[in-house]
Amino acid sequence: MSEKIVVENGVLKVPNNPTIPFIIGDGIGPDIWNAASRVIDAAVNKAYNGDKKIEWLEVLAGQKAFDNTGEWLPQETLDKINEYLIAIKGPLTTPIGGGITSLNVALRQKLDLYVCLRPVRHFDGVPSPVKRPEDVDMVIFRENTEDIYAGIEYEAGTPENKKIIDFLQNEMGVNKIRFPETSGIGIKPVSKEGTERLVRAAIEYAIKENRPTLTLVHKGNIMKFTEGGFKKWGYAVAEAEYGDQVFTWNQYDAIKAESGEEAANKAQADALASGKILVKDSIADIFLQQILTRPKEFDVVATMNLNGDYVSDALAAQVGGIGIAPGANINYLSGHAIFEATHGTAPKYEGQDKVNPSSVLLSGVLMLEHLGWNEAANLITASVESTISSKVVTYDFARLMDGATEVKCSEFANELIKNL
Ligand SMILES: NC(=O)C1=CN([C@@H]2O[C@H](COP(=O)(O)OP(=O)(O)OC[C@H]3O[C@@H](n4cnc5c(N)ncnc54)[C@H](OP(=O)(O)O)[C@@H]3O)[C@@H](O)[C@H]2O)C=CC1
Ligand SMILES: O=C(O)CCC(=O)C(=O)O
Ligand SMILES: [Mg+2]
Repeated sequence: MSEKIVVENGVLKVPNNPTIPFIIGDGIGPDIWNAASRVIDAAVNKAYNGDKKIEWLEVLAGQKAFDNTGEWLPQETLDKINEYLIAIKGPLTTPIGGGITSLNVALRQKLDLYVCLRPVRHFDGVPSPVKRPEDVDMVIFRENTEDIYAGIEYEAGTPENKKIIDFLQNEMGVNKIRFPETSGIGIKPVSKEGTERLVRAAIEYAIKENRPTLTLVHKGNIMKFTEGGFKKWGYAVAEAEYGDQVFTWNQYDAIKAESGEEAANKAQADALASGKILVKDSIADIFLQQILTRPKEFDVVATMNLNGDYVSDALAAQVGGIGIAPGANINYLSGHAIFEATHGTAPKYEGQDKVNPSSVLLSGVLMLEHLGWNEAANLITASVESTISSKVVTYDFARLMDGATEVKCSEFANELIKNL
């Protein structure tokens, strides 16, 4: 009989037959979910000789929800995920320039899933546009509930927009809006609390996984009180709460100002030799260059919502593309988590049984690891590695590989199951 996953004193208690809600997703969602869930089920069955089994519970969101209930994100879906704690989803479509706001973002906000965790590593044999994709081994901690993604926007020409612009011009003395009559306005909240909880999660991950550095990525030179605030609060929480486990560039600068460069270099070298994590920062534009030119220098990365979105897809490209880019949205305090691929609904491939199911499948691997079902997770990871090495791949890899056999999405899943 299926049971609920619960959280007790901050620890997940996972029964052998947990109920896990899933959202099938729009566009390519059904193809990738049907493929990935078969592989997950087969791996769990094999790893535990049938003693464990996930009871999947479909919950609706997106087009399927609208067609069935008249709502894009029914309250029942939120209630079920709230109740069962852990869920997994396919991608959901967001119209551009109007229409409904993102359901993907709404799920993260409504359940306060404040960390978007996106690990990026290279699998042997996966084609890549860079010379040494194996040098990329980063874990992105993307703030998931605020920034420009909070969705506070006012369309040009509307009374609300005019009210904001009038307020800025008449009450705040703003005279820098170049074309006030035709400007759309977006508001970017970035808070101390939001930054601190994200950076805490990133540092705790770095400690647990023995990762040597954490980089705070921001554009604080331009957006001084939002992105600059993120940098300032990030360093402050690292020093205040993890002072005996980290050394920061902020501390380096302070020692340098007080005692000179040599003393600062020595303090940093001593700290790293004693196993402390180096917490540093990078401005977002140069970061996007350096992840290409010097990927070895980056490890755990913490950043705000929009930067994290850009960085996720850019880094995915370096290790084979968005077809193999998993992710998770997590609230480490409540225990809620929704696992999902980094990519979207790829509408041109809808219903073609063509695309790579690896992103949602590897999101499933993250989920299994989160549940402590590492044996099943490891079986899938090993199967993905060996299947790709055998050059039996979906179109995205086949077009970049010599001598590959291109298979459909569902056939790739069959191959993965065979190789478990
Ligand atoms: N979390 C979510 O649910 C997300 C939803 N979206 C939404 O998805 C919709 C489409 O967005 P779009 O910008 O086109 O981005 P997508 O990520 O959906 O697709 C862009 C391109 O990425 C490649 N791709 C995506 N998924 C796969 C896969 N599984 N296997 C292989 N290749 C893949 C394809 O490349 P190629 O053309 O080279 O073959 C595809 O054309 C939008 O409505 C957007 O808002 C976007 C991102 C995340
Ligand atoms: O919600 C969307 O449509 C896009 C979200 C996105 O790109 C992401 O979370 O990476
Ligand atoms: Mg994105």
